[in-house]
Amino acid sequence: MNSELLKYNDISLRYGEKDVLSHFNLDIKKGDRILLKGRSGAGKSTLLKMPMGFAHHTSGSLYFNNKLLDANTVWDARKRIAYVSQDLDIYEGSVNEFIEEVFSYSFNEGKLDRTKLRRLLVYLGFEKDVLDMDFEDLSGGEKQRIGIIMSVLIGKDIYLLDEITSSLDSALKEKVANYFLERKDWTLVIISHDDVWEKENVRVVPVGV
Ligand SMILES: Nc1ncnc2c1ncn2[C@@H]1O[C@H](COP(=O)(O)OP(=O)(O)OP(=O)(O)O)[C@@H](O)[C@H]1O
Repeated sequence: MNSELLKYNDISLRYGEKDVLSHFNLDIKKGDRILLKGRSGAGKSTLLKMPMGFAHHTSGSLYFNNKLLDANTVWDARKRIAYVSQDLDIYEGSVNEFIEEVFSYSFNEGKLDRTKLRRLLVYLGFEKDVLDMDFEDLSGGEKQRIGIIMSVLIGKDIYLLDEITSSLDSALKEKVANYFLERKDWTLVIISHDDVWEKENVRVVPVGV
């Protein structure tokens, strides 16, 4: 059985007088890698926010693990979905303190593998003293990479990746995309204008056409 992990069923969204999404359908199964493509403002980011309950559709229905997503089920979905966006929360303190805090939450308990953390920091081009730096002092691309590393360490059923390579140089874009795409059993929904994600086995799904 390969049932849907995430299902957008006839989703429409209207803000005021504006139709942002109209009858959007998408079935995502375990191991799928999907690249959402569409013009700016087509509603791609909004689609990724919906399973987390950060955005709401006007009509249609959304299912996670065959359960209708609503105010009651969204909490369970949040525990099982990695939503990685280009904007990381502001944090006052060192990178290490930030990481410690995120992994102290009960649902992330026991997931901080320091060996893997060090390996990922090196793979994504960090000097090891980045852990002692103030998170606020990191560049946009450095914050992006820390967010990516934390999402990988936490590990979830599905990754919703919203422009996670936008601030990286071309070598790092390639490394990040390869890292995710090489993990064949991971389920990925990607928004990106970077062509590093346009690889074999990545299904392009148009939004807003
Ligand atoms: N809370 C809101 N209130 C009103 N309009 C909104 C709200 N959130 C998003 N929108 C509008 O909905 C549309 C879709 O936004 P969204 O960020 O999903 O687009 P996108 O396809 O991801 O665009 P881009 O490629 O530029 O990031 C935009 O026109 C945006 O201005």
